[in-house]
Amino acid sequence: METIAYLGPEGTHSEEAASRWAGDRPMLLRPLRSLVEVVGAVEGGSVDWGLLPAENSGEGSLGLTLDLLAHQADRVQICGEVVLRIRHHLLARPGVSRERVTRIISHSQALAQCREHLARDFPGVELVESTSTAEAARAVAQTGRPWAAVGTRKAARLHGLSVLAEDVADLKENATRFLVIGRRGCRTGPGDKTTVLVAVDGRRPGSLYRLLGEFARRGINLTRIESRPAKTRLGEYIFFIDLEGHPGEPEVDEALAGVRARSSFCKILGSYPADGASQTPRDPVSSDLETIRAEIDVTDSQIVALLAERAELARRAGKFKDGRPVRDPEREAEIKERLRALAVRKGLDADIVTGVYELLLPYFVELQGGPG
Ligand SMILES: O=C(O)C(=O)C[C@]1(C(=O)O)C=C[C@@H](O)C=C1
Repeated sequence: METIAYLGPEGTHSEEAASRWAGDRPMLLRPLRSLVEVVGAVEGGSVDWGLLPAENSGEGSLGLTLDLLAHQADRVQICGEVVLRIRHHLLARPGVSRERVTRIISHSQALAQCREHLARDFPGVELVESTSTAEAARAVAQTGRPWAAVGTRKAARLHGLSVLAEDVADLKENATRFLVIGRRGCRTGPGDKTTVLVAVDGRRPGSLYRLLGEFARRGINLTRIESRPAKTRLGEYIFFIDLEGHPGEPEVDEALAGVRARSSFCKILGSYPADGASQTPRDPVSSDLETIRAEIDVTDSQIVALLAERAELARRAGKFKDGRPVRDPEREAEIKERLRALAVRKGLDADIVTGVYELLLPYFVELQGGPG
């Protein structure tokens, strides 16, 4: 039987997410003490899958999960996601009343998600972090003191605690997105998302803009962009990009090729079925002239910016000519032939596109001090 590791002990939200992901499949659920151990178990092959909390509707990203994916989990891929509504309850030993509570224990994320509620209803009560919500419930059950834990109903049941206050999270729509990792990729299909990790040269103006343009130009919707420190030096970042679609789709393959060319580092962390989220239709049709014109303006600016990059590349090519003629008709013919085929694939008039290049190429030759 397959096994999935999660942040334990039994009774955590992670356990609930793991069993939601398993669904009807027979699956052993293995509680571990930390997310580092979860990643290690998947990488080492002692379990098939691992569950990592990735982001919360109120608190945002879980830095540790993103850092593990970026810097540690070299041999794993993201294979799935689970979005779970998170209900936090205040748990205490039977007989302990609200007024007597002197300390509230829980995982740092759970305490953060209940911050306002606890400050309002339990002013002055000490908040103490534990490794998980279920671990907090266990500690509360074992002490003789009037402590309480923020945790799940299952943790209350497992440790013989009562629910002192229901739904103590600040947000009504408190939800966490978990990622499932494994050593091999999943099947890909319609409704999939893909997570990509990229680094761009932050010193070049517009480098992130141009990289994201690879997706925008092809109507690929990005559902999330998150930056994290690159851990090289202050001011350098890596970006996690979630997109709708998966490699193998021509548009996505083209966009990813463009992203690779524009980034200093690019790694596909995995493709997986989106949980519940409805797919945004590709290429949404803009509904009024003003919006369409705004999009045309953005596209034109991109074309000019790309031409400037193209000119710079031609100038650099010129430096390698070493006295040879600048103009290379064979290379020019090759370029035009490739673009002719691309134009046809894109449904454009191939003569128009090659005609544009017949105008441009002499200019690029001139930039190199041609005609050579
Ligand atoms: O590839 C080269 O050798 C270049 O100099 C670049 C370039 C170009 O702009 O693409 C410019 C002039 C040559 O005739 C062919 C190509």
